[in-house]
Parts: sequence; structure tokens; C-alpha cells
Amino acid sequence: MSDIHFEDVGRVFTRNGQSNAVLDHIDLHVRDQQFVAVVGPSGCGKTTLMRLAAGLDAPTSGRVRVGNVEVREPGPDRAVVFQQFALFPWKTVSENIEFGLRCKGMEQAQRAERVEHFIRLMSLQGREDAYPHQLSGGMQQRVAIARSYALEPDVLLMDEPFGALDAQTRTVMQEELLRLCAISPRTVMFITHAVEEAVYLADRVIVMSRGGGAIVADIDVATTRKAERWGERERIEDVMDLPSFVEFRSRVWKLLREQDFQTIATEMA
Ligand SMILES: Nc1ncnc2c1ncn2[C@@H]1O[C@H](COP(=O)(O)OP(=O)(O)OP(=O)(O)O)[C@@H](O)[C@H]1O
Repeated sequence: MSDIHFEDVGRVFTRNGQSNAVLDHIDLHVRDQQFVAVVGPSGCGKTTLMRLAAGLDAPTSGRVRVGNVEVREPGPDRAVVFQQFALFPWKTVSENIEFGLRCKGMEQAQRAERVEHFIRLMSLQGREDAYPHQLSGGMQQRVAIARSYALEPDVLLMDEPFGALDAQTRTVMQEELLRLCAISPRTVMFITHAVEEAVYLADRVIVMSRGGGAIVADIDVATTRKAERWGERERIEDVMDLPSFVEFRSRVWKLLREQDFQTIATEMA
């Protein structure tokens, strides 16, 4: 099982003698192969939460588990995709995808097969020998996703992966990610500022509060997506026009707006 458990998790940062409780008593269970989007005001602790699951940071209190194993460091069972593509600039597309497989000790023939499979899945044919600087932002992010997916991690942790892309490329990438997840389901934790993106991609949307990083809402989208067969609709617009989609979007928007109003009220008091 590769579910993620955040158990009474707290994270306090101390700077210049001042403590800042970024996450406070967080309890969250991301189920095996569930796609969870996390939204919340800037600075509420979304990235911190993801870094804890990645093992790039440790909680001050509580614990994080993936399956039955407590997270203490990064591991091959968890891949991280950041907004910045973080490709090796001196390696080609194929070499970038192959790198992690080589580190895992996979033999050459199997590596070549795996690289070719993901090049095809992410529509990167013809670009195998290109270097990152020769690719558009969208293509670079496709390479980054292919590289993560090729490692077949149980858990995919994505922090604003499409944040730097233009609107059109972003839409294509969202459709591609959904396709990839349908072919090869993973446990995904996806951080975004974009409400529509969260509702379109995720089975479940978690809304975090500003200050103290609590969870203010846990919204089930999967049941509606399944009942209304969103997945069978070809284009993203066909889903976004549905009354249920519009309702989800406005619900999440309102929750985020409430966070802003509360902050303004606190600051004025
Ligand atoms: N290493 C650190 N040392 C001190 N403070 C930190 C550290 N990392 C994060 N913080 C603080 O923790 C808070 C939450 O940061 P985090 O990046 O998790 O928020 P976020 O919700 O992902 O923000 P954004 O949406 O703007 O990316 C911020 O106030 C940030 O300054």
C-alpha cells in the first residue's frame, strides 16, 4: 500500500528567535492511488506539507508515513516534480529520462525499452536527442514527468508543476497527466494555486487555511466525476461547463476568499 498518512503533524520554523507554526495538528490520509489536490492561500504551508511527504524536511511534531513506513528521508518510492523542471541541461531528453533508471541499476535493454515507452506516452517522439534548452517549457515539463513516471514510484508529489506554463500548454499537460494516471494509477499529491486545475484533476480537493496551516475543507470530487463520466469527455472545456464542475469551482473559490477576508479582518483588528 502506498497511502500517505499525516498524523497530527506540526512544523514550526524558527527565524531570528521567532517561531512560526506553519503546520499545526494536520491529520490527512491520502489513499492508495488517490489523486489529491491541495489548494490554499500563498504561504499557508502547502509546499511544506509536500516536502514532509517527500522526506526533504521533517515534522516538528507528529509523523508522516507512506504505507507502514515512517518517512525520514527521500526514497525511490516517492518522486517529486517541481515547477522548475530541474532537468540536467547537459543531458538529452532520453538521457534525462534514463538517468534515474541507471541509478536504480536497471540493465541497458530494459532501460532503453522504458525510455522509449515514456517518450511515446508523453508525445516526445523526434525529440529524444534534443537538449532541454532546445525544448519549449511544456516539453521540458513533459520530460520531467516522464522521468518521474519512468521510475515507477508509488507516490508522485507535484508542486505547482504547471505553474510556469502558458495557458494552452497547461491545458494540454493537464489532459496528458489525467491520461497517464488512467493508464498507470499512482498516489498523487498535487499542489496548485489554480482552483479549476484542482477540480479538473483531483479525486479530492484539500483546502488549507492561511496561518496555522489547518485543513478547512476536504472535498470529494471523485464520486461526481465517476457518476457523470467526466473522464469520457474529450476536452477539458466539456468538463468545465458542467453545472457540477461550476459548483465545485465556486465552492473552493468561496473557501479561499473566506481565508482572505479573515486575514484582512485580523490585520485590521
Ligand atoms: N526553511 C524555512 N525556514 C523558515 N521559514 C520557512 C521555511 N520554509 C518555509 N517557511 C515559511 O513557511 C511558510 C509556508 O511556506 P510554504 O512554502 O510551505 O507555503 P505555500 O503554501 O507552499 O506557499 P506558496 O503558495 O506561496 O508557494 C511561509 O511563511 C514560509 O516563509
